[in-house]
Amino acid sequence: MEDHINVAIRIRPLNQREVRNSTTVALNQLPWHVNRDTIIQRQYHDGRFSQGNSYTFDKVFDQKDTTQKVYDNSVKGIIQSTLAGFNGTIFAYGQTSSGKTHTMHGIRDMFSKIAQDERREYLLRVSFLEIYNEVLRDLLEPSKASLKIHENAKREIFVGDLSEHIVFNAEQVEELLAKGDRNRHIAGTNMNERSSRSHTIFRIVAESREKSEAGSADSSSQDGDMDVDQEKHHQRLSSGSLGETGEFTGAVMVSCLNLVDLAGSERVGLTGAEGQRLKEGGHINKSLLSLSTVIARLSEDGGDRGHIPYRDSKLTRILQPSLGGNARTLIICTITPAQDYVEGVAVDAQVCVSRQNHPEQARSQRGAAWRCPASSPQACQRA
Ligand SMILES: Nc1ncnc2c1ncn2[C@@H]1O[C@H](COP(=O)(O)OP(=O)(O)OP(=O)(O)O)[C@@H](O)[C@H]1O
Repeated sequence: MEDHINVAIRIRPLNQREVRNSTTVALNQLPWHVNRDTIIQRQYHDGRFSQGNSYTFDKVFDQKDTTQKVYDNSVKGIIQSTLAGFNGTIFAYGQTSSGKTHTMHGIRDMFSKIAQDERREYLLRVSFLEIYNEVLRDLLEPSKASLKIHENAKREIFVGDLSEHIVFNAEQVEELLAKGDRNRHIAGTNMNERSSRSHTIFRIVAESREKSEAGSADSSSQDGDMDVDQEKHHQRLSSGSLGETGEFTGAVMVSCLNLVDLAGSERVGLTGAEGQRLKEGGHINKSLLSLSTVIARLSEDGGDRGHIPYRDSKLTRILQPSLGGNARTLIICTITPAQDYVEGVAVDAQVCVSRQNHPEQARSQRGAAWRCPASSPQACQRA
């Protein structure tokens, strides 16, 4: 994977409601069609279709493509580079009901199985955060009061009091994911029976070093006492460059991966939102607008981008190191081919294309991708 931002589009199949909906065109007359990694808008006018705007991306996955294919072709590289010591961020962006959560769940499940490397041993710490109506909640310890964003003297941005959990295997990751999902705010809208009403950031911090003979031999007895295992594992990882038998085992690397599932942008007329749903929708749209503004500003020509309004929303503030720092980023823009969404999809595509077509600026703004040389609690928040 190259060290600039990658953008992939995933088109989901029409759902039953869209097939039934009279404003959705018939299957063979979808308002978009795909040619390799370009999506081309088809405009319907006076009973005829003509070709509209077209947008080219790093990858376009169409209705038939599985999440496994998305993973293999777009996601795996960034995850592997994270495990090799580079920071990474993957986020799902798109209209409500376009398939963000569906895609992100698939990716998370696949990720949880890959931190098994014969040559390196890992200490993985995970946290799961929700931004709901601009309030931060710890999805793994939801009884905690709302959390605050801090910046320390080294300009590292972090969320205070966010719990981190050490995991040894895929099952533990899955348990935490399921727990967090149960605590996430969701609600039914006209567009999606289980619409995510919040943004979530699932963060995995990976500390790793080359396996030593001794390390492999007593590696994480997963059925044993978890506290003792964690302590032993952590001591081994942080014991420096010499293994227990005196052989060189390499430096500890720390990197982190953010999996960001954004709440979808919504149009009140389509979602039928009112009351609390309307208030949530307002917050969702406002923070997505500020994310779009930050993305657009970062994509502007030259070094004179002026002020980048990261502080306009909690989402952009927390993601600041991922967007403006050194992390590698993959944006998966999910879209539905339904006619109702054409307008929103065009806006999303423009945001994503403008982001993608300026890799040089993105790179110079972000600096070269870097490896964290050593463990630090805020290592992954460095801007
Ligand atoms: N690629 C896909 N293949 C099959 N079904 C899909 C696909 N993508 C999404 N779906 C289905 O479409 C519905 C909406 O998807 P999902 O909840 O992931 O949307 P979302 O973008 O996260 O929406 P929101 O922003 O409202 O939370 C779900 O029932 C989901 O299972």
